[in-house]
Amino acid sequence: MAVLMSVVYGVAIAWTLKLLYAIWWKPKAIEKKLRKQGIHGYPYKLIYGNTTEMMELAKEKGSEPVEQPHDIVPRINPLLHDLATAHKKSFVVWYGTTPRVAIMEPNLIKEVLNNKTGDFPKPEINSFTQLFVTGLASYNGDKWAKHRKIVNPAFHVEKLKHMLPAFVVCTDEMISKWRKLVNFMGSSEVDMSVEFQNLTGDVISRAAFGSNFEEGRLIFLLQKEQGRLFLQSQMNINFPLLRFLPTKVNKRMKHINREVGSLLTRIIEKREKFIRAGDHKDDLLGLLLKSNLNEVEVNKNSDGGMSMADVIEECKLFYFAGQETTSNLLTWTMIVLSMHNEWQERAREEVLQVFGNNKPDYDDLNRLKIVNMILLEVMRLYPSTSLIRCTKKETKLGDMSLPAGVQLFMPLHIVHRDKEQWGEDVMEFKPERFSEGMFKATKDKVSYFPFGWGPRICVGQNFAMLESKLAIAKILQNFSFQLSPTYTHAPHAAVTLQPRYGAQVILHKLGECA
Ligand code: HEM
Repeated sequence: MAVLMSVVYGVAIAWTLKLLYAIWWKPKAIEKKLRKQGIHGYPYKLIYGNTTEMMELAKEKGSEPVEQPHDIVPRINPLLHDLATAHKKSFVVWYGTTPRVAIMEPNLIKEVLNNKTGDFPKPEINSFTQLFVTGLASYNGDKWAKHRKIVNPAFHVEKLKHMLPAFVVCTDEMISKWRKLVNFMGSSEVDMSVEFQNLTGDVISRAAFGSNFEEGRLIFLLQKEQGRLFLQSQMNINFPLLRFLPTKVNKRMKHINREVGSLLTRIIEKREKFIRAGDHKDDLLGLLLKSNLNEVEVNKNSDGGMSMADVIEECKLFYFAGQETTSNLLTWTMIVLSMHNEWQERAREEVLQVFGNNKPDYDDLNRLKIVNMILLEVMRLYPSTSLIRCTKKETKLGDMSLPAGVQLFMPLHIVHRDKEQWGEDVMEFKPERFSEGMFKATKDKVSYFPFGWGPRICVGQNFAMLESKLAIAKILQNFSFQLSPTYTHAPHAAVTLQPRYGAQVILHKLGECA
C-alpha cells in the first residue's frame, strides 16, 4: 500500500511540475528572452495571457465612434493598436500561454514568408480544427509541397477561363433576383454580406463540382454550419476540456464531418470512374483528380498522389479558404463604393465603356483597370485576416533570436496602414495608389500582401479576383447604390473581418437588365 501511495504521490508531483512548467516557467522564460531583445508587450498572466485585457479593451473601445471611417484598428483590436503605436518594429501579445510576436517590418515579413527551409512553419492545428478543415493551408514540409504541386494546376489562369461560365451563371442569378426586388419600387435595401455569402458559396459549388453542383451546395451548407459550431466551440476558453466531451455541439460536428466525408467520397468515386473512362471535366475537382492521377503515374506508385481522405480535405478547404474571404472582399467593396460615390461613378463609366450592356468575357474583365485598383485598395484597408507562422527551435530573424514555441504574426491591417510605407494619407481610400500595379504602390516591399507572399501565396487569388471583378462589374452595370440609414460602420474581426451589424445597401434600378 505504502509503495502504491508513494507512486501515486510521485506521479501527482511530476504532473504538477509539468503543468507549472507549461503555464508559468516556460512563458516567463520566453518573456524574459524577448524583453532582453527589446520585444515588449503586456506582461504574461497565468493561463489566460493577455486575453482578458484584449476582451475588456475591445468592449470599452469597440463602441467608440471613429473619426475616420477607414481607421479601423483602434476599433477591431485596441490592444494591438496601442502596442503597435508604442513599439513600431515588433511587440509580443500572449494568447493564453502562447506568445505571439508581431512582425511589422517589410524585410522581416519577407524573410519569414519567403523562407523555404522550414524555419517558420504554420502552427499545428488542434484535433478539433481537424474536424472542421485541414488541407494544403495547414500542412508543412513534404506533405505541403506534394499537395501544392497537385493543387496548383487546377487554379492555372487558362483553366479559370473555362470556369468563367459557372461564375456568370451564379452572378446572373443574383442580379436577376435583385432586379425583381427593385422592379416594384425602383429601389430596395439588401444586406450585401448575406447575398455575397450565398453567391461565393454557389460559385465554389459550381466551379468545384460542375454537374454535381446541387451536392456541392449541400456540402457548402453543412460546412457553413460546421464553421459556426467550430467558432462556438472555440469560445469555451474557460473550459478547454469541454472540447473532448460528448456534448451536443461536439456530436453534431462529428456527424457533419462524417456526412460531408461520405457526400464527397460519392462524388469523387464517380468522377474517378469517368476520368479513367476518358471523360474529363474542367472543374476544380476534375482538374485536381487529373493532376493527382498524373502524379501517381509519374511516380509509378500511389504514394506520389493524394489519398481519398486527402482529396476530401482539399475540397473542404476550397469552401473554407475561398468562400468567406471573397464574400468579405465583395461586401467591403460595396460599402466603400457607397461611401465614395465618385469612385462608384468612375468604375461604372469604365464598365460601360468596356462592356456596354453586353456579357463580360475573360479578356474584358482583365481590361477593368479602375475596378482592379478599387479591389486592391479595399483589400489594403479591409484585409481578410492576418498571417501566422511559428518557431520549432531557437531561430534567428533579422537581429532577433526567437526562442522555440513562439508564434509570429504579421498583422495585415496594421502593416497596410504604416505611414512610413504608404504616406500621411494612409487612412484615405485612394485606389490611384495602385494605378501602376500592386508592386509599384509598395515600392516592391512586402508592405501589401492581402493574398500572402512567397511559396505559400494564396492558390486561389486569380480565382477570387476574377469572381469579384465579374460580380462588381455586373452590379455596376445594373444598379447604382448607397448606404442604407440602417447601416452602422462597425468592422469586426472574427475569423475574418466582417461588418458586425450587416452591410445594408440600397440598390437603385439602372436601365434594362444586362
Ligand atoms: C479575396 C479572397 C481571398 C483572400 C483575401 C485570400 C487570402 C489568402 C491568404 C492571405 C493566404 C495565405 C495564408 C498564409 O500564408 O498563412 C491564402 C492561402 C490560401 N488560399 Fe486564399 N484567399 C482568397 C481566396 C481564395 C480562394 C477563392 C481559394 C480557393 C478556391 C483560396 C484558397 C487558398 C488556399 C488553398 C491557400 C493555402 C495555400 C498554401 O498554404 O499553400 N483562397 N489565401
